[in-house]
Amino acid sequence: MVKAVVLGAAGGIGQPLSLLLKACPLVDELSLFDVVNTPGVTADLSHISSIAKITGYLPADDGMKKTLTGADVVVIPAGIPRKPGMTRDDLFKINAGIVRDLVQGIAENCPKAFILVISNPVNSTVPIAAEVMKKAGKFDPKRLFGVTTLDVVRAETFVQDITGEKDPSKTVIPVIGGHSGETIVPLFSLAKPKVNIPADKLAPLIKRVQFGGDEVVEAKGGAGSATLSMAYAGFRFAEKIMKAMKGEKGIVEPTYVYLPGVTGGDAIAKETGVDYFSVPVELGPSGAEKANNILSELDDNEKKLLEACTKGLKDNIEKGVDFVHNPPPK
Ligand SMILES: NC(=O)C1=CN([C@@H]2O[C@H](COP(=O)(O)OP(=O)(O)OC[C@H]3O[C@@H](n4cnc5c(N)ncnc54)[C@H](O)[C@@H]3O)[C@@H](O)[C@H]2O)C=CC1
Ligand SMILES: O=C([O-])CC(=O)C(=O)O
Repeated sequence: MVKAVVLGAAGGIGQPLSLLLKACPLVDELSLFDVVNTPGVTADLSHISSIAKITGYLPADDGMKKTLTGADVVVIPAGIPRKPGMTRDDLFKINAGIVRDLVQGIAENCPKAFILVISNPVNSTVPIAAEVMKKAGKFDPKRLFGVTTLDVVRAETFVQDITGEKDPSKTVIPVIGGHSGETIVPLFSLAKPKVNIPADKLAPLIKRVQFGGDEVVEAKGGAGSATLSMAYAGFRFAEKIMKAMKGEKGIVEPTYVYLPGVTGGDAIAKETGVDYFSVPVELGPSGAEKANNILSELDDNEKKLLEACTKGLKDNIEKGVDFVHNPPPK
């Protein structure tokens, strides 16, 4: 039995993500939570003739507790999205508190659930989630994931313009680091199967993956950021987590984890100087079973990108950790 939960289920990501989870045969029970419109989204999805039994709640009448009790997988796309001209870090002021309070609910009601954080800035909201779980004495680093799958999906998609490969999802490209601008490091030199990228096309390709989010924010002109591609990516990651939970072997996916708490992560933390970092992670029934250290395989250009990445990440991580221990006055 798998109970999946979406926190922020009535939003731009939350709705299509909930749709994909409702239609997924791996989900036995789906529970939705949002501060607005959950009853409508739940009623709508409840007419779909799939296995998952669906419930949905608003905060009133212990809604969060009802949503989270018994949850195995909790996906969090709650929080405000960017408008043109904003950075993801500009979202911190509002989203930090939202993520903190939702994760507190997880600590109280389903501390063993896998937590998948989508809310931005991911570089900081994942450390916030970890600190909240630590404070509650419930932190299991193997069960906390920052969802960076959209960067992988973008890398697969954008490289297709060069390779002409018919099915872009057939090219596996590791993307490491964090989830904003220069902290995103796509590793085209490690693509499988190998890809041949002409020298003049590589820098613009890397930049497009790093700033792919801006492309959508600008195209939406103030109406939000990526929602449909993010729902696809979030579902893809959640599905891998559920398959791994059920014992499927050989599932590896880049995700932003607390390195010192994952086997193999210590060496990566030492090498990068940061405790939170996205690397290809082997997933299993207990979650993040091994962080794969691929740093020695980077080419010289990728090593330079990595330096810029870790510089930015350090500040983002510290800001998240500090928020939980020294919260700003209300
Ligand atoms: N990790 C990634 O790759 C990506 C992350 N994002 C981030 O995902 C977040 C959500 O984006 P959208 O769905 O487009 O925003 P949205 O504004 O359309 O939806 C957010 C939903 O969260 C709900 N919400 C707010 N506070 C809440 C609370 N305390 N409890 C429960 N629900 C709450 C809102 O009512 C709303 O329905 C943003 O922070 C965005 O930056 C977006 C795209 C990619
Ligand atoms: O760009 C944004 O703000 C949303 C996001 O994280 C992405 O699309 O990668």
